[in-house]
Amino acid sequence: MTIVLEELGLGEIQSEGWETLGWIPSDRQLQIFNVLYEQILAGNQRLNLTRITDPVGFWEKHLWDSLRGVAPWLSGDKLPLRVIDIGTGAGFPGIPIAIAIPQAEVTLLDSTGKKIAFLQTLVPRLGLENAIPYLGRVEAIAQQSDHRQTYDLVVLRAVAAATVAAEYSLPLLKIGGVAVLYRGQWTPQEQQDLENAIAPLGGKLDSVEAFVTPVTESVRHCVYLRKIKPTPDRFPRPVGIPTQKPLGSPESNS
Ligand SMILES: C[S@@+](CC[C@H](N)C(=O)[O-])C[C@H]1O[C@@H](n2cnc3c(N)ncnc32)[C@H](O)[C@@H]1O
Repeated sequence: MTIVLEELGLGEIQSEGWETLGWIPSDRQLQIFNVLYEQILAGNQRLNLTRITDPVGFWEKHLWDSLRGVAPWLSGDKLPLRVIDIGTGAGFPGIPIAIAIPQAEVTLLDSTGKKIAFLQTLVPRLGLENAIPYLGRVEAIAQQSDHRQTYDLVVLRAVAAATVAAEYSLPLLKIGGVAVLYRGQWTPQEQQDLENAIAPLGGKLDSVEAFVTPVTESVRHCVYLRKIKPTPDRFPRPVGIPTQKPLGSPESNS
């Protein structure tokens, strides 16, 4: 374990930091995180994947932050878990989730061909058999029977406003499934708008967790939505409409 930690240049920070997740990676998982870091740095030479390239920043903002949202599942039971990361970009939070939760099958969805092409090369290099890059728009795939209402867990980070993220995620969830919206700041107004938007989608707000990241003490929130009823067929609305006319806004009724 120490070799990998030293390669990443994180020393003690990292081992203390993992403990804040209530979970410690195995040697094998640490090795894979290390390969992930190398591959992201290499990919960054050709593609604009991330601005965060220093080892501690990468660990905190890409590894720790990705896993903090799914902390309840890290040490939970080992039942199969169908997961989709909507707007995964360079694979966050979906790739760290696939590494940390081997019983999860993680679909990595993005609408940008170059990002998916990168992930199709990355996934085999990491030796991951439970991560599936998938090119598409969420508004389209959420209307397809092999995706709609088939996921236990949906994760979204830095993709859209919370009301839009709710419209993207709730149709994909099984009844009882959970969507995790990764947010920075979180305001009472956002919460009110979200609560208004999720009722017609068949969801309810389970909880909002506020926390700070372990190195830079940046403020983060994770918003957990639960699907309690089937989502009406008209959601999500056609491509582009959820962002143009977010649910809960006056224009969404026009
Ligand atoms: C800012 S990046 C965030 C990437 C990653 N989730 C992260 O936190 O590092 C947003 C990504 O969402 C994708 N995206 C935006 N709208 C989408 C949609 N409707 N369906 C699928 N992907 C979408 C974009 O192509 C982009 O790669």
